Amino acid sequence: MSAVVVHAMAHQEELPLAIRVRGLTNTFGDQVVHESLDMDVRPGEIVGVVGGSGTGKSVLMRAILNLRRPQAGVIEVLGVNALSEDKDARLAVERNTGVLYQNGALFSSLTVMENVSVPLKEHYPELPLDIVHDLAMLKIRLSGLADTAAAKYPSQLSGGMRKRAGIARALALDPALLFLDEPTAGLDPIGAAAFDELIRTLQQALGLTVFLITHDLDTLYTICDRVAVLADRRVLINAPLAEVETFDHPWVQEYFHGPRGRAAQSAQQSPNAHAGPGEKE
Ligand SMILES: Nc1ncnc2c1ncn2[C@@H]1O[C@H](COP(=O)(O)OP(=O)(O)OP(=O)(O)O)[C@@H](O)[C@H]1O
Repeated sequence: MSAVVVHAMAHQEELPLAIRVRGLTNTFGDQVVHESLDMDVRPGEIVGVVGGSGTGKSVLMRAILNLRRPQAGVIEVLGVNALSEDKDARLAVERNTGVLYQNGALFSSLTVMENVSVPLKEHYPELPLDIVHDLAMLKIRLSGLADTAAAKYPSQLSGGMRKRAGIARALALDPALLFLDEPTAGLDPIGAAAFDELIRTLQQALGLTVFLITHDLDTLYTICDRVAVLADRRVLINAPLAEVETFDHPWVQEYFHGPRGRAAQSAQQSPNAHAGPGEKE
């Protein structure tokens, strides 16, 4: 291992965590979704969060984003207490986190340009409108949409374009962290591969930390630095994929070594994996 790599790794260890979760408990009535859950996300990595249906992936994301108050636990985002009642702390977390919900969750009565402008106007009401427009257009282009998409309404876009518009809006405030809830769900394989590529490109170009909930094995194999597995009310393992694949747990073995897991693995090993056209939707 070169001295540069050793230095870089040592440096990364010293950086404060992007997300730190300790002792998180989430319940709904009698149902315990998380119990004393711990999770770390390091800055600059893409973490894929997987787990069976109902294991609490979305609830975990909502708790980190302070959209749901847990019964117990500590959550820090970039060193700030994300559960704080303090207005400045909440604002700091809000400005540093961009979210892409399933289906983009755009306002249907607003154009793409207006949708992307919403967070800018809300957080920086003093910004002149021409600057808001230029910033929003920059994000629309960054998300891989053509300029002509800016004037369109969500109903006039394809599913993939809506997701790209959702990414543009998530990036509006230049957040350090990007949260994605099943970003490739509903996309055809070529569209999904192109979207994975977009996430990786944006992460590298903007130095983002990405928290990504997915069921898509191709996404895990293609772009995730780490995989966090939710099961038994906690994060079972949070490690590079090679390590997770060998983890001794029935769900993990079924997921990674079932037919779909094997297919995704061999696609990744093939030299032409995901060599589809870098198409724009
Ligand atoms: N607002 C709520 N009220 C009651 N129960 C809820 C609420 N939100 C989530 N739950 C329950 O918490 C559990 C975890 O839900 P969550 O949506 O986080 O699962 P998930 O891992 O994201 O599942 P999937 O992969 O199917 O999307 C589920 O049993 C769900 O029914």
